[in-house]
Amino acid sequence: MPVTATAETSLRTARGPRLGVVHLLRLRKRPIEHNDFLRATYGDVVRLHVFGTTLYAAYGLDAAEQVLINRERIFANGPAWSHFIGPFFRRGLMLLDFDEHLHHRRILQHAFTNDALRRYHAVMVPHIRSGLAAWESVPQPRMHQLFKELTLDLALETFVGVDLTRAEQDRINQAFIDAVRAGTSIVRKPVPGTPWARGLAARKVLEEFFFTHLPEKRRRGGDDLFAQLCIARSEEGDEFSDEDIVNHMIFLLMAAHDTSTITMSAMAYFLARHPEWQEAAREESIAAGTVDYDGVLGLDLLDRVMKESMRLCSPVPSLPRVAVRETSLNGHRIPAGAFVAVSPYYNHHDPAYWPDPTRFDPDRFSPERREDHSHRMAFEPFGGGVHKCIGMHFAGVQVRAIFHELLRSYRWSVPAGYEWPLDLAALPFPRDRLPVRLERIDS
Ligand code: HEM
Repeated sequence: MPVTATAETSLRTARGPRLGVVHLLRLRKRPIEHNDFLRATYGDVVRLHVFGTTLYAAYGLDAAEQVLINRERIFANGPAWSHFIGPFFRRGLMLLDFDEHLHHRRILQHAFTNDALRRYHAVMVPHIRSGLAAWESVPQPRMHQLFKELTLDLALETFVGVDLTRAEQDRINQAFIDAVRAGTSIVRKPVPGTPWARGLAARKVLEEFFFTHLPEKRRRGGDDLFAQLCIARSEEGDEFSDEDIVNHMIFLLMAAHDTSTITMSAMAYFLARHPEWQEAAREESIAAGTVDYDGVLGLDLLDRVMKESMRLCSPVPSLPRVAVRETSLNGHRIPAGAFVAVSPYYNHHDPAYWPDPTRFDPDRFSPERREDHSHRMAFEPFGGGVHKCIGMHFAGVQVRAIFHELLRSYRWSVPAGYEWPLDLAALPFPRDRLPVRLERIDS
């Protein structure tokens, strides 16, 4: 609700720790415990200082609903996300706001219809099979690394659909990796040798690449995402300009890649820690055999494993916004221009909605329990409201298609008592890349 003269007087001013950086480090190490501490000490909105910026952390599902559903159009994505990734992923869908965002989203939606997903699935399956077959000869497999390589290769097939030499593929992959890394650079100016400077150079490489292939893509079409963006039209017949297509392609590659990789790493980690669940999921996949698109979506246990893994390890742990007008949140005044963040990672561990929240229990999502239905915002790994992930169904199909093949081809394990060293500085990833023992099986 916008702040009114009468409401203003009753609003509190958010407080927070004086030493933001110290708290930030604690937040990275033990995010749940430290957020619990901050919430208990300072209340439901905490003021933090992050990279020279004041940020209001808003706790709880009602605040998440207010920010993400954003009925009053107060919270903007562009200025918030641009602060972190703007120079490298500018004018990607997630960085647009309000009417312009809706306009682009309507056109983009046409690349994510059921029929389009069906075609992406058909393109990706042979590449999943050949990619996984090569894992057998990897001497010291690290699942996170393997998923990362596999999803990058798949992205080139399903997203870009251009035949490239291995050297060209590596060049594009490297540019893409540099653009993603740049967002976490401590130096945030183009100082030579810094990730920031490499990110800017990478952005140029990616732009050149897509602009070069665009005319041919427009002419020949195809089943890949790049071709779909060329033919996508809104209901009113609007289409994307060349610049729009290039901007969206670069952003989509990024949005799809690390998020799917961490989702699969989390699934692999929890299934290694809980072999009984791994065996149950394997039984389901073996019984299903070779499946088509509908068959992949029918793998219920795998679906629950994916959801529970994303609950425990939300691939996008925090969703930032900037308030374009002064407003109130959880009874606290939020000034115009302030950064606000809601955290799916934190909210997914709230015992009020998720009993025994640290326990890996895929059956929370079974029809009898549906703990995710306890609040509209209880389960938000893909965000919510107008910016809710446009690729969530794509991700669901891809991740499940990979795990279906993986479970039928390999058994994997970690030593007893192993706990992954999760880095939560930006998007989560295991610092050791999740080393496992991988055993080939014949199903
Ligand atoms: C498991 C994998 C994925 C997760 C967990 C995930 C998560 C998210 C989240 C949380 C948001 C909302 C960000 C915000 O509100 O600020 C988002 C937005 C978005 N995601 Fe995903 N994502 C995944 C996969 C994908 C894939 C595969 C694609 C594309 C093929 C994709 C494309 C996008 C786009 C374009 C947006 C911006 C939507 C908008 O602003 O309207 N994502 N994603």
